[in-house]
Amino acid sequence: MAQPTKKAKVAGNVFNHDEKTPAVKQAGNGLVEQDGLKYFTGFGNEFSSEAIEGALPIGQNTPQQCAYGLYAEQLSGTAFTRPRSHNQRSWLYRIRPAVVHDAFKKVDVNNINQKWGECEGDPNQMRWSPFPLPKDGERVNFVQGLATVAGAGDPCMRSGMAIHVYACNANMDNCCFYSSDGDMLIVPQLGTLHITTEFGEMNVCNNEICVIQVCVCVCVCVCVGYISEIFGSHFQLPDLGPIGANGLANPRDFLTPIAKYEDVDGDFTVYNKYQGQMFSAKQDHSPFDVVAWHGNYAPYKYDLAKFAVVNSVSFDHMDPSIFTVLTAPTPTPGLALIDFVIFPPRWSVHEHTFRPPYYHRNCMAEFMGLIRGHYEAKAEGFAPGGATLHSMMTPHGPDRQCFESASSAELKPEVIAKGTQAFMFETSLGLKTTPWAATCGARQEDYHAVWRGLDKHFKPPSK
Ligand SMILES: O=C(O)Cc1cc(O)ccc1O
Ligand SMILES: [Fe+2]
Repeated sequence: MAQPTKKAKVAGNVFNHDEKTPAVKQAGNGLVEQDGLKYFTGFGNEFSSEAIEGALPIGQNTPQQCAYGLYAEQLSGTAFTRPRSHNQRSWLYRIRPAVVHDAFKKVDVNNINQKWGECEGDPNQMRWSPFPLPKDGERVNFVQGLATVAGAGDPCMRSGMAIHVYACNANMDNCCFYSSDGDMLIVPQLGTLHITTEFGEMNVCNNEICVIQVCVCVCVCVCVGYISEIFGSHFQLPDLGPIGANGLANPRDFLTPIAKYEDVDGDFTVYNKYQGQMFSAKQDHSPFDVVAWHGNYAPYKYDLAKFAVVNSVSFDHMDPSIFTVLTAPTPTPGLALIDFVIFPPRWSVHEHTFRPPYYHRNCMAEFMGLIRGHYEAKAEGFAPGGATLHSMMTPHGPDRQCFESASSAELKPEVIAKGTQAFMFETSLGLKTTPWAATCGARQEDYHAVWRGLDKHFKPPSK
């Protein structure tokens, strides 16, 4: 049997920090083009896409016979009965239905798991140097390079979340991955993700992010980054309230791939993360055989440089919720399962204000990562590819050096965080870290020392 072609290109400059996001251009028919690929624009739209004219049925979803001998298959992202405003599903017209595969068997792949459940809680401030890269001579693909850092809850209960990191130096040749457990928000840190999905192809580079929903097969090449996986919820744009109709992440800047298929017979392995464990099944053809699709349940990506920042232009440090790109709700209004928040380059103009983040204790858990540059509240020690975790009610804030310089800095308008991008996964759940997070070699045991020397400056009036 012919082998499927290698789908993913290897990025030329995989570990290059200076990578710029390629320009997006109008491509006609409501599409845009970037880096040789075409995309739909918009968030949560009903899209329709066909790689062969006439492949998409008109006026119905399940014709007795689909055009060109295709099979119709629905992918449901929400219960059939969810209200229209929340209902998510897509119809896929494919060469074979997804069910044509051998039995799933459990596989042991490194460090992606749910082992936070075996660990005790730890209220300490935690920081990690950049997570380890594959060792010299080791060939690691995306599935093998996934490691879970922290999590809470349980995919079986459709409630909770996990934080993973990935580091891989090999393409997923003739194999693909999907999660049955949760939507994955992927934040590349090094290298461009060349992602093949059942819906089409996406390139996602440093300073862009993407969301791959439950059950969408992906095949990814060499790269390093962070992932937040959410069980039982989907990401949505935050409400803007008094900000008005525009600002923050604007819907039109979200890009969704267009249909692209391969008709390839050959050995293929499908990895499926199911109830926290990895399974794999063999099949004799490429799963990227969707010729046409329509619906509102499809992967998308977003360039963080397009985030329209809103902030105080008078005084006081605002809460970081003003920088929310995407949020995944809980049933309690305003309470997020996770907010994806960024700390983008921006003007800082506040008068008579201590400008860096304030000292605080938060009823939410804050996991932070650094895509590039440095983070404004930490003078050193928090490097791109590293992370911090400040758990629920764990006190934290600027380190001593940052406090001292910001307390006496001249307050002129200035651009801050230029060339940097830090982000936060902020969750209402109590996160626990995994054994891997403690043993991967990146944990900084002395992190707490950054607040040492925050001396007493108290000078009460003399009586
Ligand atoms: O802890 C952090 O560094 C994140 C953060 C930033 C900020 O500007 C305000 C609150 C907050 O938790
Ligand atoms: Fe914080």
